[in-house]
Amino acid sequence: MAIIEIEGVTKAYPARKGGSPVTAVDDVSLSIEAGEIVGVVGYSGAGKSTLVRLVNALEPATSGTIRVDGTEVTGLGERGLQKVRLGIGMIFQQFNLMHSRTVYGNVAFPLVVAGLSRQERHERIVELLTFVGLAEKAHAWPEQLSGGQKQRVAIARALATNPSILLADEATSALDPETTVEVLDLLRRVNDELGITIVVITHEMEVVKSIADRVVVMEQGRIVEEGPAFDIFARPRHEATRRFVRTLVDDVPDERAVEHLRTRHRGRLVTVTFRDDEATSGGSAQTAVFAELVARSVEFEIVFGGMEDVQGRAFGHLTLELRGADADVDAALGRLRELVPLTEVDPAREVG
Ligand SMILES: Nc1ncnc2c1ncn2[C@@H]1O[C@H](COP(=O)(O)OP(=O)(O)OP(=O)(O)O)[C@@H](O)[C@H]1O
Repeated sequence: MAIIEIEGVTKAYPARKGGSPVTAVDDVSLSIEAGEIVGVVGYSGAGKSTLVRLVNALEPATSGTIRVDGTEVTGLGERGLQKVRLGIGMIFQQFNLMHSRTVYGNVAFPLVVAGLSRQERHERIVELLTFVGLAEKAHAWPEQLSGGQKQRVAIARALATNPSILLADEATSALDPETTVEVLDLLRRVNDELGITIVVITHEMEVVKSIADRVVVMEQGRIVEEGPAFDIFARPRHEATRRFVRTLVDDVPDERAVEHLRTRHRGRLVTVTFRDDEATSGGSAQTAVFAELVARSVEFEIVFGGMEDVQGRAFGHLTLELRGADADVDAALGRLRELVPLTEVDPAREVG
């Protein structure tokens, strides 16, 4: 069942002083299933935050329809909007904690607004802080916490009213890599154990790789590509997606990288692409490729690229230097082309 349905949604902002009007979200359609973790990726200005604000009913769409948990958000009155917002938790890059309240007070806040009694609040707060692993920090002040701890408090607060959706807007962008992993692990537990649908907005492919089931790529207000996480990484089609994937794993070396490689490697250079879902009959594609080279007496060395793991499946691009008799290398390449996608790097170059 779709829990968020966005159909043909556009959000246009009038011109700011001296500027021109901006279409921040441009005819976007997207359906998110209950229980999914969806990563929305895009560079600054792509319209990700605007899309989230529309879903969260913080701003009205210019046109199109948005349904959250079956309720059409567009056209709702303030009371209806508040109800929709109660079903959506939100976390941000800067945590947005109230500094004049303790951890306990921050988590209590939405529960006070929701009208829970003191005793009910207390039980819920203890439960939430235990879930995020901060029960012992209940009486600490936000400034006494690390970034990761602050985000965990923010997550506890966002979950207080039992939302069915959690929107995370660059929630790990201010954190170091280790703390990022911690927070992403917690988000995965929120999804697994509480069944909450999560939309993660980010410009970091590392984040998407480690948590998203499905990935949506935005550019200039539009969705330019979407698909299961593995497909997005292993078979990016749009140039924007390719650029994002390249931030995580190198593909064909560019001119500068080739120049650098040539200072040490004189043989034929080829980049081969491996995808775990394309295993050949005799085993993995890697095994088949390397066996072919060995059988043809072609020496090889991996000189560039790497492999990554997305949802338990490997993919990547390895640039190999091949050395051997021309005829053997040519014959091996002919066979390799049947096995895997292969690009010869600087084929025009005279090799000696
Ligand atoms: N209230 C507003 N008034 C006018 N223009 C806006 C407003 N909010 C956003 N925009 C513009 O809409 C476009 C999309 O912005 P948005 O913040 O949604 O992008 P983003 O992908 O989330 O980027 P970032 O990560 O930098 O926030 C940008 O060009 C931005 O300047």
